[in-house]
Amino acid sequence: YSRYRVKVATLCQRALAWALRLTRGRVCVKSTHAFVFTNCTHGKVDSVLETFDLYAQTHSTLCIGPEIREVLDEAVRRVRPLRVLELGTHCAYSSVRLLRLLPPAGRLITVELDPVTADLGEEIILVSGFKHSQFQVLTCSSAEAIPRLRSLLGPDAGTSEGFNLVLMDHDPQQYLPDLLALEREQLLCPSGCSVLLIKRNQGADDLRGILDHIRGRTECYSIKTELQCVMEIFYRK
Ligand SMILES: C[S@@+](CC[C@H](N)C(=O)[O-])C[C@H]1O[C@@H](n2cnc3c(N)ncnc32)[C@H](O)[C@@H]1O
Repeated sequence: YSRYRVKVATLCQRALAWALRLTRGRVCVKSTHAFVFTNCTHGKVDSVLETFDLYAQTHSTLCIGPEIREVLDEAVRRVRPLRVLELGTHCAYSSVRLLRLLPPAGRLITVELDPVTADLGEEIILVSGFKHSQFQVLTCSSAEAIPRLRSLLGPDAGTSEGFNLVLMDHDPQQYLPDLLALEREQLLCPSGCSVLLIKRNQGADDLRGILDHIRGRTECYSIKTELQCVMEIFYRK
């Protein structure tokens, strides 16, 4: 009988959470930020991530989901990147997730088109305990950001350097033009760069252009992981 009660209670909780998400269906950056800012323990990165999760139980969010998180964490642990580029900061959930796994000298540049969102995202990164020496938020479109990146990588980063990891979760229409621009500007580390492409529109054929491009360049590209919600490609020149 008590097992039944637990099952019924769990089902009720799930139904309530589902109904709440449905009624609060629109993603709201300000509300996500306010919830996380108010309820997390400042300076504690795990608390920030847990508070995002708590918010997602009852509200719609654009934060990467569990399957993508696993792929991202695994990629960061494997690559141990010193320079990471993220396109699409949003509320900085994935920025914080990335930053917490970077080696001490690692640095993240994250790009967000919307100025209000960029400010709120930056605040969440600071609240998580990261310093400006570890990250930079650029408030502009990815297309505007890419030509500026070389100068931001620092004086020690010649053309032999570049990003070791790129996370694209902004506008799928921009994935191919941005990848081409990163190649053109020699911003993908020639000794190896993992590019994670998030697929938000799983039914759509968003990644066809990228796939065609990398299939024509097998000497530098390979597909490392292909899941429904994320693809990791590897670049080496
Ligand atoms: C799906 S959200 C990113 C979610 C984030 N990865 C996370 O897990 O928290 C996409 C973000 O990309 C931004 N964006 C869309 N197009 C962009 C572009 N061309 N350049 C830069 N940012 C863009 C949007 O404003 C939005 O905040």
